[in-house]
Amino acid sequence: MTVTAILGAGVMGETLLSGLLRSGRDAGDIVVTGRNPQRVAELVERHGVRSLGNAEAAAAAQTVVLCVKPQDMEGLLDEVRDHVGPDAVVVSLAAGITTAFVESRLPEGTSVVRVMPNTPALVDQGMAAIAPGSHCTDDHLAEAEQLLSSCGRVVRLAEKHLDAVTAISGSGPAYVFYVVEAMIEAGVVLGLPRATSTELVVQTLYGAATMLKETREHPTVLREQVSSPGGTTVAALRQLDDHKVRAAFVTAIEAAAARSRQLASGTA
Ligand SMILES: NC(=O)C1=CN([C@@H]2O[C@H](COP(=O)(O)OP(=O)(O)OC[C@H]3O[C@@H](n4cnc5c(N)ncnc54)[C@H](OP(=O)(O)O)[C@@H]3O)[C@@H](O)[C@H]2O)C=CC1
Ligand SMILES: O=C(O)[C@@H]1CCC=N1
Repeated sequence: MTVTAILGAGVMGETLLSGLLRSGRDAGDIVVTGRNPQRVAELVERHGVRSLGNAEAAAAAQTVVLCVKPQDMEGLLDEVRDHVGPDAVVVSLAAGITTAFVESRLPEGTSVVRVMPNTPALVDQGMAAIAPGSHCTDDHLAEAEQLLSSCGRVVRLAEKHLDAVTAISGSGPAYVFYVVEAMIEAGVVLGLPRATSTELVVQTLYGAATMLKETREHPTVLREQVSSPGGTTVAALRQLDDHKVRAAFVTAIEAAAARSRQLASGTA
């Protein structure tokens, strides 16, 4: 039996936990920790997993998953430093926090993997990137890959790319939800009942995402197929271009990557 400890089981921790259970992991092999006893009790009740303190959980686990906010990482690493086993792999999900940051606060030689997941993992459609730290073996990286593949796709990348990944796929679902909100609102402005507008937008998004994935066509080709000369789509797209929406996306995503780099100190 190998034990996985999820330290700081909030949104992302519970997402990973539920993915592990759906993929067939035994609830008895998963330990969660948290700061709020009511939250921990909820997780135990909902998923049948065990709860322990951070130090005990770290000591009991072969895979220790750090799921706290970047600003809480220093404190958590202080708590577990003397308890992580020499053969354990430590997996950090925190935006911006480097493997060097984690390694420097754990015993010399500890195997660390940095991961950037996203919330669609909750429906087994996650996209995660993983990067090895300086003491991480192939076996440990494969372990992290298996952990994340329980709830979606995983790519292996060099750590230098992880701030960009954070800005694209880590934060990405929020940009999509933002666009969805705007489209639903537009439907309401045009007089559609809110429920109808929501159904139209959600299915359109699902259909468009499925086309991208299944046809593997370039998005420009798919967009041109919708855009009749002199028609409705080009009238709308011209407005988006006039309002510099494409440029705004690039600037916004650059800001997310910059913020990820800033979070690297763990205190920003
Ligand atoms: N949400 C997302 O879409 C994504 C998040 N991430 C990363 O995942 C990490 C977690 O994010 P998210 O799940 O959204 O955040 P949450 O705030 O939902 O979860 C973090 C949890 O950790 C708890 N916590 C804080 N300090 C400790 C501690 N010392 N011991 C035990 N528990 C502690 C918090 O408790 P309390 O409630 O008391 O603060 C909270 O319940 C972040 O580092 C984030 O960058 C990565 C990819 C996507
Ligand atoms: O907003 C954040 O900082 C985290 C990291 C990626 C998604 N959510």
